Amino acid sequence: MPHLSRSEDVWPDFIVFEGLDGAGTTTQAQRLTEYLGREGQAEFTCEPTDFATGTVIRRLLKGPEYVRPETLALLFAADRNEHLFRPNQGIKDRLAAGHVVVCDRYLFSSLAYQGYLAETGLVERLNAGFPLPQHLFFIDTSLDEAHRRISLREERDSLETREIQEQVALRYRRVIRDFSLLPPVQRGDMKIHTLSGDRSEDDIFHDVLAALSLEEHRPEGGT
Ligand SMILES: Nc1ncnc2c1ncn2[C@@H]1O[C@H](COP(=O)(O)OP(=O)(O)O)[C@@H](O)[C@H]1O
Ligand SMILES: Cc1cn([C@H]2C[C@H](O)[C@@H](COP(=O)(O)OP(=O)(O)O)O2)c(=O)[nH]c1=O
Repeated sequence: MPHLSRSEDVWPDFIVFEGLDGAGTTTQAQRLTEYLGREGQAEFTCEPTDFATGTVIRRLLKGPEYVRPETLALLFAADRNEHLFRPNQGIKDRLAAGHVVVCDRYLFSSLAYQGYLAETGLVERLNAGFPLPQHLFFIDTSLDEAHRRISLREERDSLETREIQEQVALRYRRVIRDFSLLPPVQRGDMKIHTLSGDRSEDDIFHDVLAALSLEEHRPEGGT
């Protein structure tokens, strides 16, 4: 059972998408940001970030230099700290300014990927103090479908091997289940939505909106 944040650490209007590489999280997170942007102020963001901390991680994931999995776990946590708390640009200040923040990957990625590749206790400790989102979407895409999608990409990173993805898929499901089973005092009011990812983008997005009690926009000019 992961060692988790306390209930007061759930941040309203903070929405996170998680899933395997190729699951479709970027597609859905961007679509939701665009949808919400028509109603008010919404911002898309992602981890690893585009800050210097995230840039170092992306470079290391492309290889060829060896880096210890525990070092990567520390770097992801450092990048997350910057992502959350950097003055003005960080998620905290963007929420305070009235934006809804939609984030592609967050600490659940560390629990799934580094939880498998590095020492699990270290990964849990590094991430225990970070706030939880109000909504967590887990896009549960089969290994075969996710693999089919990433094999169409030109560039692959070192975590996108079949063996790692298989183990990460198991971890993700366990992490999501453990969070779901937590008493409200620890999970706070974080809402967890697991959506099957082996469907069309439209079908998945329909469920995203339904989970947020939002209505589908009618096409321009529609009645
Ligand atoms: N539901 C879907 N069905 C088919 N292809 C999809 C779907 N969602 C995304 N894709 C495509 O799969 C690839 C990976 O999607 P992406 O959203 O970047 O995944 P992730 O960010 O989870 O790695 C992209 O080419 C995207 O257009
Ligand atoms: C945020 C995060 C990402 N990752 C991994 C997942 C991805 O394989 C990789 C890069 O993330 P991402 O940018 O989502 O991948 P892509 O550019 O292929 O869409 O980093 C972790 O291992 N731990 C983490 O905490």
